[in-house]
Amino acid sequence: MAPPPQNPMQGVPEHIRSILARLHAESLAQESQLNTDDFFAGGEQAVARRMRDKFIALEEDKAQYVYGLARATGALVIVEAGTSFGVSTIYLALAAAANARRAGGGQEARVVATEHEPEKARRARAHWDECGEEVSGVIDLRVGDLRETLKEDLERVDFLLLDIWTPMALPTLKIVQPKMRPGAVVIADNTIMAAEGYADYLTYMRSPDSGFINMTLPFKNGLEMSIYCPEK
Ligand SMILES: C[S@@+](CC[C@H](N)C(=O)[O-])C[C@H]1O[C@@H](n2cnc3c(N)ncnc32)[C@H](O)[C@@H]1O
Repeated sequence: MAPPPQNPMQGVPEHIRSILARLHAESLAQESQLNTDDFFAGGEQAVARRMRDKFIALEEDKAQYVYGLARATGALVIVEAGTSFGVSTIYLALAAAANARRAGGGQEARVVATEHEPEKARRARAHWDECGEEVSGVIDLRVGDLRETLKEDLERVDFLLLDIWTPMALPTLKIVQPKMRPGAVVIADNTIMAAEGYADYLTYMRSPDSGFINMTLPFKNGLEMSIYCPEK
């Protein structure tokens, strides 16, 4: 007899799972209309302009993995670099909220989400409201350039998701790293496909004295997992 299907989102309310399925389908439909130039040609500003009305959501399997990893590590304070319409944020919020419930004792869950484009931020909020208080209630959305918005009010970060244009990966990491607790996890998307764009980030993270251990996970286009293990 075949075993039951895998269940990475076991326990998540059905209405949130169906919102996630719908949003992933919308994102994939948009992406099927895009080509490589849309993602890379013309520099940062041009890419941002073309992506202003696009989801470009983290793929479902990666998002489910991130959810499981955040649950496994008990992450309560999570930073998301690149929120767009808020799909991956839903997974992060579900994980942080579940971890806070399990920890008990009034532990607070917080997902610091970041988005440059006000219209994208508005759409993200609408998706979170549709999920309900369990999701919307733990998200602290900061609208604007994250190089500014992450400077304040950030403590004891357990988990950082880098799902952002590659030139922003290292600057973001350098803002967040001083706030990370030992054992904090950093996930960066598409590190095989966009290895050139990530060159400065990967060189920094993989240098022998970085304090991070690093591994590329075999998801489509690569998913870099780094764990902050400073000597002291
Ligand atoms: C790949 S998308 C994020 C997708 C999202 N994580 C998801 O799974 O739904 C990257 C987002 O980063 C935003 N972004 C790019 N540069 C930024 C910056 N400097 N500050 C804040 N947001 C930025 C873009 O507007 C874009 O919406």
